[in-house]
Amino acid sequence: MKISVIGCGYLGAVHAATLASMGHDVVGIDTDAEKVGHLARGFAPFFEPGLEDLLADGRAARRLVFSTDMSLTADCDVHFLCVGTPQSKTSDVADLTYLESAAREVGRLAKPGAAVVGKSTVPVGTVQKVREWLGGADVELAWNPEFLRQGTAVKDSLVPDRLVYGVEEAYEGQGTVRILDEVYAPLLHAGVPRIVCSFATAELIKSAANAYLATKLSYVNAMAELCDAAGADVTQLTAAMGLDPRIGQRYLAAGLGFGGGCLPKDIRSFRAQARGLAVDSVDEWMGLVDSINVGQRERVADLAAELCGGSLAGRRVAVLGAAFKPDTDDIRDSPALDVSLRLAAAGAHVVVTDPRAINNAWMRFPQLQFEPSPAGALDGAELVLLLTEWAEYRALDPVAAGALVRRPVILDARNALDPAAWRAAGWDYSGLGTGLRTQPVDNLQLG
Ligand SMILES: NC(=O)c1ccc[n+]([C@@H]2O[C@H](COP(=O)([O-])OP(=O)(O)OC[C@H]3O[C@@H](n4cnc5c(N)ncnc54)[C@H](O)[C@@H]3O)[C@@H](O)[C@H]2O)c1
Ligand SMILES: O=c1ccn([C@@H]2O[C@H](COP(=O)(O)OP(=O)(O)O[C@H]3O[C@H](CO)[C@@H](O)[C@H](O)[C@H]3O)[C@@H](O)[C@H]2O)c(=O)[nH]1
Repeated sequence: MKISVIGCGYLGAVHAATLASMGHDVVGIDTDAEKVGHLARGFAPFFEPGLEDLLADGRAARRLVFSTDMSLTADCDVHFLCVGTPQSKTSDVADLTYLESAAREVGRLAKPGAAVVGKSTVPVGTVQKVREWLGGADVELAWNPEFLRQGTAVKDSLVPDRLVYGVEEAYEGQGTVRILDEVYAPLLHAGVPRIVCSFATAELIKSAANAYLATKLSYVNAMAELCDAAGADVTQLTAAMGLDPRIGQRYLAAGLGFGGGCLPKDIRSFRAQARGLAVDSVDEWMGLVDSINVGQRERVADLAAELCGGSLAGRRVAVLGAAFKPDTDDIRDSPALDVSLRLAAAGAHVVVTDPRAINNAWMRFPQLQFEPSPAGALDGAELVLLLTEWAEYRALDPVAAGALVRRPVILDARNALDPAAWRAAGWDYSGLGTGLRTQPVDNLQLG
């Protein structure tokens, strides 16, 4: 099939390359000429493991091109809408202006009978607006939300947990269901489950899944606070909880909390949707999830001050990690940078290192110093914060690190290090929710 992918960011570039690997002829379109320039030469414009190999394969097979020229999409059988839907600058709602402009362009150019398939994350009811924006074009419409995670996006796209088709009317073997089955034939053949549902259900599946993931994280982070207050250890608590298969071990890592271009803005959009639909419980629930999450950032900044004797003014603080999670260069709503900025605002001299994200961060945050190597960041530090748990930070040698710093004090806000090994090397080590900075439980006033 000939397929267009409109919007080639973290989602669309991976989707385009994956479709080409399935044997389709793909044209990726983006309004960002620099991004397109990279992709057209076979380079990923951002760090995503495995993406460059997939881009190279697509180019070599002559099945993958990138351009800013929408007219190249005119003869496509399917158009995937993958543009951003960020949080509005003035409220919780999702900003749909990129989607509107992409849909209007596709509506103007698409050939009769083509399918337009949305992948962007949208509030419930958006598909009806997209239908209007398509301006009466003779096209089929479907919504096919995406669940990939950055850092494992290629694997998640090649072996997804499920495919969701939101369609007008679910006729097996007809209309958009048939078209999507043809697009995803190799995945369906491999046994990937597919759910065919209404537009509203498809829109809500995506929002509800992210809201559940965010809920799980804020829940464990609330438990971490409780553990600190009670002198218990959240890492043992979650390990034991997770052995119950109804709970499971994944997505239970307590720490600094969630960030990125998806969960924070999606739970806020979900709140706004719930308010619009007068479902107060979801609004309040998501509000609590958000405030616990933001509270973790405050908590880490407060602990950092405590570890510096109450004041951060003039202290040299080394921050390990700038990306919102390991294995990506994405700094959108990065908890690590949020904490770094709080410390800088409190007068600390903050030196941040990250294996991949420094280029994205240094121009935007002149109040922070960036160092390419962990050794450069650790040099002379009076406090070390581990804020993004890259594998190379997990593997740091505490003895060698201790020789670089001025004071061997570390706050491991991702509970990623081995506390015993760091303490044995002479460090004052603290985790989050590991109960080590509190009075013993016997001294607590209970009841
Ligand atoms: N990043 C993820 O892991 C992920 C996963 C699942 C779903 N999503 C959803 O996918 C959507 C895209 O997210 P992203 O992270 O890729 O965002 P992104 O900002 O990385 O990419 C969006 C791209 O769209 C381009 N664009 C904007 N308007 C355009 C237009 N009219 N025509 C062509 N290109 C246009 C931008 O230049 C940008 O490159 C969002 O709705 C997001 O919530 C993202
Ligand atoms: O146990 C955990 C797992 C994750 N995180 C944090 O949670 C955030 C989000 O992580 P993750 O979900 O792995 O990354 P994303 O790439 O943002 O993916 C989420 O958002 C995407 C966009 O909607 C969805 O497609 C994915 O299914 C959903 O997992 C990051 O800041 C992580 O550090 C934790 O704190 N503890």
